[in-house]
Amino acid sequence: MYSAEQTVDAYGWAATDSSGILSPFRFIRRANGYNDITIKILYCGICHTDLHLAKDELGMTTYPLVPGHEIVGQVTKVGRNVSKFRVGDKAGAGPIVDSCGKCENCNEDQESYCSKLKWIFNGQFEDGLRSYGGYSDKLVIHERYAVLIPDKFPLDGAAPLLGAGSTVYSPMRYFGLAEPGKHIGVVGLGGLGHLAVKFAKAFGMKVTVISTSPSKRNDAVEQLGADAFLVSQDQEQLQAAMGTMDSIMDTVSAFHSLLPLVDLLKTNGKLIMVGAPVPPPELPILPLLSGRKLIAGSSCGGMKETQEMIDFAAKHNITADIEVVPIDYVNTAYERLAKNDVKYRFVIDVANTLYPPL
Ligand SMILES: NC(=O)c1ccc[n+]([C@@H]2O[C@H](COP(=O)([O-])OP(=O)(O)OC[C@H]3O[C@@H](n4cnc5c(N)ncnc54)[C@H](O)[C@@H]3O)[C@@H](O)[C@H]2O)c1
Ligand SMILES: [Zn+2]
Repeated sequence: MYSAEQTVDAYGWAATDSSGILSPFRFIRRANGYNDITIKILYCGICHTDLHLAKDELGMTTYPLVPGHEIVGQVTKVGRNVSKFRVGDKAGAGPIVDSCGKCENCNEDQESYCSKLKWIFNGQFEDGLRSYGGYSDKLVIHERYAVLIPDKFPLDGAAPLLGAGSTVYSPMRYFGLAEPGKHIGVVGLGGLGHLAVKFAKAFGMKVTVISTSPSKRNDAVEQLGADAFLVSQDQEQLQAAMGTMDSIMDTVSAFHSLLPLVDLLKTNGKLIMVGAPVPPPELPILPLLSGRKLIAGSSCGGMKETQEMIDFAAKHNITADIEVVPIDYVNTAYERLAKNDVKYRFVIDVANTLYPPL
């Protein structure tokens, strides 16, 4: 179907069914076009979305699936029209690999909401090729959908910013949460949650971590700099904090009730859902009406905002707290991620541990 000139050989690790177990896999990507860069992938973060999709928990997976949307690497090729990158630059790519480039959303740098958006994995390009993610040796991507990683920014700790970082930064900006002194609750101290705490502190906000695990108090306050910690099962603590928060960012990946969270908000407060809880919770409508409160959802940032987020993170020394693992650890990493046993993001050392399948 494709000639050798139109494609390049690639390899990585793929899930082939809803067991979600990954194994070595060969595939093709399109050859580097005039507007494309090729990135030799160095690190890729493991997001809970990778796990949801590997196991088809959202009912939208096409196998084989090469997950990974928290990618950093080195540019090895640039097309003749490329202006943003040079060979040797460090580049990052997140969940978006393509969009129409001309709709209202794209024109307003909100590519994440383009109806023709192509996800970096589990998607299909116009030419019929499937999109495969960052648990792989290389990525070919239009320069619009890649960002520059500043020199001296640690690449392993920066990788999760492309997915988790962008997903928590974007709604803080868009919904006007990121104002000094405003009180934000962060629910779920995982990959997204711990970065939400770091960004919120860098914006000068007051941060309360809301968690089911009392054992995370020390980390939240001492390591991540949260101002307060609330155990979500503790009725007394919940009662005491009712009506005190301007906003809450909910990063939880599993079913949970939203009512206690809505109660924590002040009048006009905003609960922003960035997690994709399976199964989804019910909406507590009456408490929303009586407090003019808002529940909204948000995806990752557009490309302009993703670059802004990376530059902000580099300026404020924000990187993810990570556990770097070899690619052949990925199935164990998934088991541990499902049990919330990671502080706070697995990052695959792709360049040093991924080899072509025999
Ligand atoms: N909006 C987006 O575009 C976007 C982007 C990336 C990830 N996500 C979603 O965000 C969610 C979080 O992703 P992550 O990578 O941070 O995952 P993670 O596993 O690192 O963190 C999830 C957190 O939820 C907590 N949690 C799990 N079950 C819970 C429960 N029943 N009650 C309370 N807390 C519970 C865990 O302790 C953990 O702290 C996932 O659903 C993921 O798919 C959405
Ligand atoms: Zn568009």
